[in-house]
Amino acid sequence: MTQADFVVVANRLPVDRTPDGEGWRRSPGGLVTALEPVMRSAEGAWVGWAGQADVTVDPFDFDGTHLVPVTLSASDVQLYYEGFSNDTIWPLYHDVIAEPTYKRAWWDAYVKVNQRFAQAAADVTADSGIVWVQDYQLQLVPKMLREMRPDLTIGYFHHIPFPAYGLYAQLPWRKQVLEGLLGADVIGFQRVADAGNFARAVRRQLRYETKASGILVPDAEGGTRVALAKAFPISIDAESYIELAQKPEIQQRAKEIREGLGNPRKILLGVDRLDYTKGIRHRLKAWGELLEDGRASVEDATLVQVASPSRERVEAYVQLRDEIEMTVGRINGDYDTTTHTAIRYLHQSYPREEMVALFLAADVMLVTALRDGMNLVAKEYVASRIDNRGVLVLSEFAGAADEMGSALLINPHDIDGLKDQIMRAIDMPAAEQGRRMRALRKRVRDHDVEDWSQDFLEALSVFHEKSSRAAAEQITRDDDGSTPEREPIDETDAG
Ligand SMILES: O=P(O)(O)OC[C@H]1O[C@H](O[C@H]2O[C@H](CO)[C@@H](O)[C@H](O)[C@H]2O)[C@H](O)[C@@H](O)[C@@H]1O
Ligand SMILES: O=c1ccn([C@@H]2O[C@H](COP(=O)(O)OP(=O)(O)O)[C@@H](O)[C@H]2O)c(=O)[nH]1
Repeated sequence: MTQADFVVVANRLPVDRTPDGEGWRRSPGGLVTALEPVMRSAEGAWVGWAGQADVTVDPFDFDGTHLVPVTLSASDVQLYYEGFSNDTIWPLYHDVIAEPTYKRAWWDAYVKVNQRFAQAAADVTADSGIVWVQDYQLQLVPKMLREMRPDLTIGYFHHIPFPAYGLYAQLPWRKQVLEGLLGADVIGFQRVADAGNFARAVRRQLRYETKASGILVPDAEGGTRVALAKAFPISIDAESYIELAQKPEIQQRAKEIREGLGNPRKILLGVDRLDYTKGIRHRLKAWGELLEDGRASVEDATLVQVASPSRERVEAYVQLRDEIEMTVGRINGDYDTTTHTAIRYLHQSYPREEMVALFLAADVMLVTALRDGMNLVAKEYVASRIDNRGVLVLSEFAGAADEMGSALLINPHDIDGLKDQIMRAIDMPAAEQGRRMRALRKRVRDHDVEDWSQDFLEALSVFHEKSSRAAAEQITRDDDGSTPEREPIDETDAG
């Protein structure tokens, strides 16, 4: 079997099996967007699921990365992926926007599947190698892997929020999950607040001592080791978006998009997986009311909403789709004319080239998430705006808000405030657009996905070379942090 010195373990491979079983297509979501460029230059292996039940494929090479598929049965998909990952952890960690379901059979499946991923990673990693585990579907893997392979250096990155203690405490398996994560040497979060929430949960539940970003964890020999828990905000491959935005054919496509919409004065854009965390309902409500109030008209502005299909068998997602499609139908019925539309709704998934054309066509980008780990779309929009024009309306509840204070920050729950900021974005003078957009673009270019992975892997490599205590001390001492542009927003802590 081929072994690698550097191994990524994620729920998904970067590509999914196509439904006809013949080929492969890019997997959905920001995790894959972020890790793809990292892996292309790392010559490592990637352990993950091929996106369909009961598909068993031998390891293969794809785009310079060795892919190691993990098989999930239909029951695993239902209990581990749709159940525990996306109907327990996902809503709980996104501040209970939807009600989490706690089922013991789902937990049992989660443990079993995490064990399978840990075994696959243990098998494919060379002696003293580095393993980087990704995200909430695999929170138990770090501890399992450490027990199987104490020679490895283990990192974990958490792409979604880590909730305040008062919410986290609901989880019946709260201790096991914390212990699972603490199997890693470095545990990365999107925001400073997430790392703080995690450290608090560890203190409250496990009674472990924490000091700055270090956590003292009992080890197998009866001593203690230090694990590091801190923020490493993820980013994008900014240059690749700039390159696409410079291409004449993509600029031409942006013009066609505008013409296809009847050349409205302004185009507003939303791009999200169809997920209740993304605040699509709030956005539609605000836009519908602006049309109703007469503050906006369809000749003046059109909203293009890409809502890409996601987790389509989870009930909360089925309901959300029904609600959104009914609302879009109502608004369009009330306000469309034969030449202009209020909302161009697209329940589809587009390749990156089309995304950039949409970004270039959009005068206003609406990111109204109720809670979001980061939201890469916000960063992709500003990177693509090579003309330094356009306005980003950004929710305070998206991780991106910590770094993007020059956007128009909004609270999506405050519909009147959101309406005012949408109008402000529509009417913003070019000079102000330029000033804000330049600051946003500078931040994204100065901290791209390579900086993110380098920062994380450098922290991890210190653990590779030194004792955990010496490593934690050095990292805390050297910490220049990816300093956010402004203070993170306060987190409510009911605990
Ligand atoms: O794999 P799926 O169930 O189809 O979901 C897609 C991905 O969604 C989530 O993305 C998160 O990661 C992004 C990059 O760090 C971040 O910007 C975003 O805020 C997060 O929601 C999920 O965390 C991934 O595991 C999924 O693959
Ligand atoms: O039709 C689509 C919709 C989205 N995306 C990409 O999917 C990712 C979404 O990442 P984000 O962090 O915004 O949210 P997530 O879906 O991971 O929660 C971004 O890279 C988008 O450009 C895409 O390629 N095609």
